Amino acid sequence: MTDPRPIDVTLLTGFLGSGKTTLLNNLLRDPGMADTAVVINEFGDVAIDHLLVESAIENAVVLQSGCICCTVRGDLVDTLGDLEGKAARGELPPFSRVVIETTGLADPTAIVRIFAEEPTLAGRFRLRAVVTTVDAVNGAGQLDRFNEAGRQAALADVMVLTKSDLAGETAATDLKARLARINPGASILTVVHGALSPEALFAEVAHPLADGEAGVGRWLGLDAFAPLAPTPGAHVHHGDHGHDHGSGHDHGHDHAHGDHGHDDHAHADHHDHAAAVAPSGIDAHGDAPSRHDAAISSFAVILDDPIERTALERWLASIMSLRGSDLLRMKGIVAVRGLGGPVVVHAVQNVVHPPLRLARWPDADHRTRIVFITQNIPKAALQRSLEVLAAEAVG
Ligand SMILES: Nc1nc2c(ncn2[C@@H]2O[C@H](COP(=O)(O)OP(=O)(O)OP(=O)(O)O)[C@@H](O)[C@H]2O)c(=O)[nH]1
Repeated sequence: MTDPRPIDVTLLTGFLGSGKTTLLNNLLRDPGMADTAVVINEFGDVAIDHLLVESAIENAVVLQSGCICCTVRGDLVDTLGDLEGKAARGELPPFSRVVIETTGLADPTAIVRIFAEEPTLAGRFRLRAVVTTVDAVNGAGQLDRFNEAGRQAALADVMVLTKSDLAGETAATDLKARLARINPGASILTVVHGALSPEALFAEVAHPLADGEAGVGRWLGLDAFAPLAPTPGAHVHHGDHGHDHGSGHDHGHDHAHGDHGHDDHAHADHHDHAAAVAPSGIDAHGDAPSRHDAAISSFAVILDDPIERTALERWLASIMSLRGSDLLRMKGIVAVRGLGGPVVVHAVQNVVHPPLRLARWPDADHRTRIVFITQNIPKAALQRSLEVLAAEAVG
């Protein structure tokens, strides 16, 4: 109540055995984490991970629930409320940050959804970033075999590549390049045995609300996408990886993405926990071709002309209801007619965060810029829908 700022929440996710607990333990040893409360979600019957979180941290809470999709919303809301109450009463040290570790959870979107949609959390807690650990030994195999692995990578704001000491330099470099192709806007940190400082981790995380206009450009990760120079006369620009990746990023964008991928492992958003029981010994050096991440495309769309607010709302609602689960990630700033600053749009699969108005543009470029990571949605389809929108506003 007394704190006007919502508390930042970081979601720590990643495949089974990819090094989440190791990373968290190391972070918690750092005095810079003193003001952090930790919530550990245990998927499955036996809560083990909290035993492995060695820190004497007092405000570590274990949320044990069977299927996160079904039960965790109430539990998580109650847990955060409890932490807040205990800190206010002096029963726990005060905290200004929360880290939620999801254990063995195939699809962390359920938690993203809670923060986007739960009214009782609004203004108190906000999801600041998704940090995804990717195992350098098994990560490539997981991307080959499990659709969820690519979706987790797409969801991340920061990817932490673990176990590069075991994988060898070439495998780690190749995997890094592959992850960067899936999610060009995310930073990728290479971390061995969890050795990462909270400062280094949280420095990678920008949020349009927490950091104001200055954070927007970094949050969008536009540098990593296609060239964004104005093209006179054109209303929509787009670029796909493999053409020109601009500069300033060391991600290895050396492949063209097609919109041609096939995914014969289609599955529902919820209740598919296959990836949660991924065998830990998948051979990263196997030659299985990846149809999963071949189906994932990332691209940026730019509109020169402002659009009407109602048209934007209609567009958001329609793409989400039609293809939300294949729209892995959308982040953008939109020029809305009549507004001085941009509207920030953000969606993770079919979870749409409430659009957010900024008072000012982050830079001199006042065009709508939206970056997408999609699975089996052709770039042309999204581009066309935005062109229609822009034409509507102009007309
Ligand atoms: N060699 C090496 N081992 C690591 C590294 N990071 C983690 N490990 C080991 O990998 C194993 C799994 O790590 P955890 O931190 O338990 O992974 P997790 O993601 O929390 O696992 P779950 O909670 O079961 O999903 C442990 O034996 C760690 O010691 C690393 O960078 N290098």
